[in-house]
Amino acid sequence: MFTDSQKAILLQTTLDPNEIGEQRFCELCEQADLLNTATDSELVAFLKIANALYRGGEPIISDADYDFVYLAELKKRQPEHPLLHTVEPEPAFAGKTVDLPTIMLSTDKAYSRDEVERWAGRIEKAAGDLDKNFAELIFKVTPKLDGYAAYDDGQMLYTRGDGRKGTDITRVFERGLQLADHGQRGLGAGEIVVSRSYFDANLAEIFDNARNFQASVIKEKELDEHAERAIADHAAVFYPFALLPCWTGVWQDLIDNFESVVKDIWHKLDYDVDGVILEIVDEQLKQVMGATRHHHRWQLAYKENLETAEVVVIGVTPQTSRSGRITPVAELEPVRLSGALLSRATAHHYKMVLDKGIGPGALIRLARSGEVIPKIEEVLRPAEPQVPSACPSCGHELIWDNDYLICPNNLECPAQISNSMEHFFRVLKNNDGFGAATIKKLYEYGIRRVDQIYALTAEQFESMGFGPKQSQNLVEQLVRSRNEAIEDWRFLSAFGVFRMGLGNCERLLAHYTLAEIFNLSEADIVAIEGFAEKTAAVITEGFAKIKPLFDSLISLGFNLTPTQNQPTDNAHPLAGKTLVFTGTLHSGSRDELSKQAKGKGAKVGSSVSAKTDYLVAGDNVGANKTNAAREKGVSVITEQEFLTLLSGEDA
Ligand SMILES: NC(=O)c1ccc[n+]([C@@H]2O[C@H](COP(=O)([O-])OP(=O)(O)OC[C@H]3O[C@@H](n4cnc5c(N)ncnc54)[C@H](O)[C@@H]3O)[C@@H](O)[C@H]2O)c1
Ligand SMILES: [Zn+2]
Repeated sequence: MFTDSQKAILLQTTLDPNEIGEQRFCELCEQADLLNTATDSELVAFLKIANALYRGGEPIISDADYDFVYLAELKKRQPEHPLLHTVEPEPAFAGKTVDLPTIMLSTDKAYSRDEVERWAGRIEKAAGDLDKNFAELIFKVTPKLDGYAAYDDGQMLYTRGDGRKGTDITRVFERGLQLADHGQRGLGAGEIVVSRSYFDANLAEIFDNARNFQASVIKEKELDEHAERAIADHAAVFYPFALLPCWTGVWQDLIDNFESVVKDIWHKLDYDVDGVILEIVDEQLKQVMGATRHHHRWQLAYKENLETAEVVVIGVTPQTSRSGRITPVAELEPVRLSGALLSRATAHHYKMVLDKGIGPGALIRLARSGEVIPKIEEVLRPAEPQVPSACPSCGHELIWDNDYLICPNNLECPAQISNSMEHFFRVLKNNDGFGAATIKKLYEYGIRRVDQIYALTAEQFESMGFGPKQSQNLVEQLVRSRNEAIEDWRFLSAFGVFRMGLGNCERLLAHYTLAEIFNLSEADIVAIEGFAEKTAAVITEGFAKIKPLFDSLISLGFNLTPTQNQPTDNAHPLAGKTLVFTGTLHSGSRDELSKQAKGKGAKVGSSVSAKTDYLVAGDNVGANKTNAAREKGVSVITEQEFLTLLSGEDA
């Protein structure tokens, strides 16, 4: 049963514990095995409540259970559920809700070296697109503090909130909270943390855990006496990420010494740390790689693997995806791993199946990684690889495209067509009933395009063998999917254009309306932050392909909510200006300052051109550089002048 303080946290939210019932909540919480009896809405309600309690400082289940049992179950049932693709919200803390100066995201997580290498592979690819030499790129590794995220813009301190709006908790500074490492204000994002040894010695008897204590520092209008003392003793501090101890170096050094680098950084501080953060420091590359709605693609949290198992492969089954890629799924002798019974695992691609020898009899190592179907970590004993030559769905001969096997028959392959139709309804999410089984039946009756589905009457559904009640319901769901308001970026993403997932759709539609996107040139797309040249070509091609279906569906009248353009204050002196930073800066890292400038509507470039408005010159900048900029008509300003502009005053 919930304690009084847990009830108080839930009162701060719009969540209704009765949606699931307190009794039922506790049952599911104590016996994860019961999870398979939970309905989808019970599961979602459970996760939302557990998350609110965790963020409110009263976690009710362990992080590992949250990630690997409960969240994993949602991933399995509804891979597109918003809970999985957005920042998990905090309950409202006391204080004013305000727009954050910059969006604060969660992190993508990796539990194996293999996943880290694949992340680096994506960076290498993005670097290649920009003609940058990957071997020279600098990586940075910092401890992943396990406290409360906050953002300090120099004037206010904000909680992370839902990633876009947070709470103004500047009061904690007014009550004496110091910055770690004698830092200055205004260094951007960081965490409120408490020294582990201090907690153990002075607070462990009063508070259940460090999170519980940290929450008390920001939660209440009135500070608890223990919190007051911890602040006065400098044991509770705000630690800006910019001041964290770090390892920096090139990829080869990082991966060659991975274990020792991770171990060293992980244990450098006397604060709770639940992993390390890996990121690249090249600003231009970061901009191009961009972010999903959940995390930055240029950043990765590496966490420790909890448990692994060794298991024998029975066979490898090919599966054709919506895009025609063939996914190798290894069927396994059933094995129990951290509470879950597993019988399948995926290999990344068929190149891996070939190279590593994955086939009947191979012995592999599995690890739970938060994925629904776990990935094969390592092949311990190879066997004859099992690789198909024909598409399991249409029988067409497969071709190799780099590491992937592809079915090129995208116009006729049943799996590709059905998966695309299913994808449409799943992404739209404002409808029920169009899962795999329904789509399969529709396909059998000659349905190939989503607009054909929208044209069906209840009688027609019935003639295909759906019951009268179900037929009526399907028609109602189609009507509902058109009437219920959805964001235009979600609608666009449902068409499944390669590289146009939810995040990229939202990014694009913050600049152009839906009606405009089909006339965009590659150059128009590249000009938007977060899109690379190569991607742009694929995207314009993809748009041309979906145009007929798109027009046909739009004419049915969906209830689309246009994407809000990024809120910018046009009167701000930096709005619409292009800046370039150079030299050593003192008030924050280049990244942080760029973010703040962008938050005011500025663009940040990596090199000076005639389009640049300001060159912000820190220390140690040669006269050649500033003179060359002036010759191009660029104003050269100091860091201090920049800060003045940032604060909204004209320099
Ligand atoms: N036990 C529960 O009931 C429960 C419920 C919800 C979430 N959780 C846990 O919360 C985690 C997910 O939370 P999240 O979305 O806050 O994401 P996250 O764990 O990925 O952390 C993202 C945050 O890391 C912080 N961070 C710390 N050190 C950093 C550094 N050196 N550089 C950059 N950022 C740094 C940033 O503030 C950022 O917001 C999961 O591990 C999950 O287990 C637990
Ligand atoms: Zn096929």
